[in-house]
Amino acid sequence: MVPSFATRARISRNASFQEHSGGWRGGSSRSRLDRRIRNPRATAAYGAGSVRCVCALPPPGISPLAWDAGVSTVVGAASIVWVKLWTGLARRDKMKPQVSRKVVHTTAAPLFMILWPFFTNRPCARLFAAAVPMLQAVRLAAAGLSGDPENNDSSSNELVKAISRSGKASETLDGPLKYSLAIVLITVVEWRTSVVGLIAMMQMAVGDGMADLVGRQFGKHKWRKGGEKSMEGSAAFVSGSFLASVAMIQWFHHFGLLSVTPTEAAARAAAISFASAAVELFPPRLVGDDNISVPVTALVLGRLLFGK
Ligand SMILES: Nc1ccn([C@@H]2O[C@H](COP(=O)(O)OP(=O)(O)OP(=O)(O)O)[C@@H](O)[C@H]2O)c(=O)n1
Ligand SMILES: C/C(=C\CO)CCC[C@H](C)CCC[C@H](C)CCCC(C)C
Repeated sequence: MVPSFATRARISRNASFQEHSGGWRGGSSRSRLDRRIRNPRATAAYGAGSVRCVCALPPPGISPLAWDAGVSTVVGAASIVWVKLWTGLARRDKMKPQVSRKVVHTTAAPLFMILWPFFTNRPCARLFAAAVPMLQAVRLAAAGLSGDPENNDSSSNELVKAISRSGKASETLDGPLKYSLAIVLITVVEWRTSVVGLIAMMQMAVGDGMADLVGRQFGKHKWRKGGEKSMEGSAAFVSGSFLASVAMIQWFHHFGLLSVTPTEAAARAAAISFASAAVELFPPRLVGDDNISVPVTALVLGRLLFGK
C-alpha cells in the first residue's frame, strides 16, 4: 500500500538519514521503517552519497510524469498570479514600484522552494520545477525587449513599470532576469537535497531583499560617509537570510529531504549570511550584480563549510 502524504512526512521525520553513507540512524525502528517504505517509488534513490527521500509520491493511478507536469503547471500559474498581485498594486499607485519590486524579490524564491517537496523523487523532476523560473525569465526578456512603457501599450508594461527601478524596459534584462536565471541554475544543480543551494537562494532573495526594504526605511547609520548602504540594511540582510535559511532547512528536513537539522546547520548558515551581507556592500562595478555575486559567495563558502 502506498502511504499517504502525511504518513510519508511522518516516516521521514522519524527517519534520520546519514547523508554521506546513505544509511539509516533509525536504530530499533529501522526494520519497521524499511518495511513501510519498501514501495520502490517511495525510495527512489538519487545516487551514491545522497539522501533517500520518502515524500511527494504521486497518488496511485497518476504517473510521476503527469504529476510533475501538473505540479509545475500549478506552481507556474501561482508565480504569475503572485507577480501580478504586486505589480498590480504598483500600477494602481497603492505601493511604490521599488517596494513591490523588492517584495517580489524577497518572497518569490522562498515561496518557490517551499513547493519543491511536492514534486516526485525522480531526478528529472527538477527540470519541471526549473521550468517555472524559466517561464518568468522568458516573460522578463519579452518585457525587456518590448520597449519602454511610454512608447508602447504592450501587456508587458505593468511588469516593466513595477519590476524595473527606473521604469526602463531594458532594466528587466538586468537584475530581475539574472535573479530568475540564478534560480533556474540553483534549482537544476542543487535540487532539494543540497543544504548549500537552499541557503544560497535565501541569501540572494531574502537577504538582499530585506536589506533594501529595511535599509531604505530605517537606514540611518551608513557604512560610508555619503554612501547609500546602511548598517540597519545589513543587519536586516543577516537576520532575514539566516532565519529564512533555518526555516527552510527545517521544512526540507521535515520531508526527509535533508539529513542536517536546523540546529546542526545554524552556525554555518550564520557565517554564510554574514559573508553574503559583506559582499552585498561592494559596488557592482567591483563584484558584479548582487543577484550573482551573493549566491556565488554563499555557494562557495557553503561548499567549504558543509563539504558538499
Ligand atoms: N546594506 C544595505 C543595502 C541596501 N540599503 C538600502 O537599499 C537601497 C537599494 O540598495 P541596492 O542594493 O543598491 O539596490 P538596487 O541596486 O536598487 O537593487 P538590486 O540590488 O536589486 O540591484 C539603498 O539605496 C539603501 O537605501 C541599505 O540601506 N543597506
Ligand atoms: C525584481 C526581482 C529581482 C530584482 O533584483 C525579482 C523578479 C522575480 C521574477 C519576476 C519572478 C520569479 C518567479 C519565481 C522564480 C517563481 C515564484 C513561484 C511562487 C509560487 C511565487
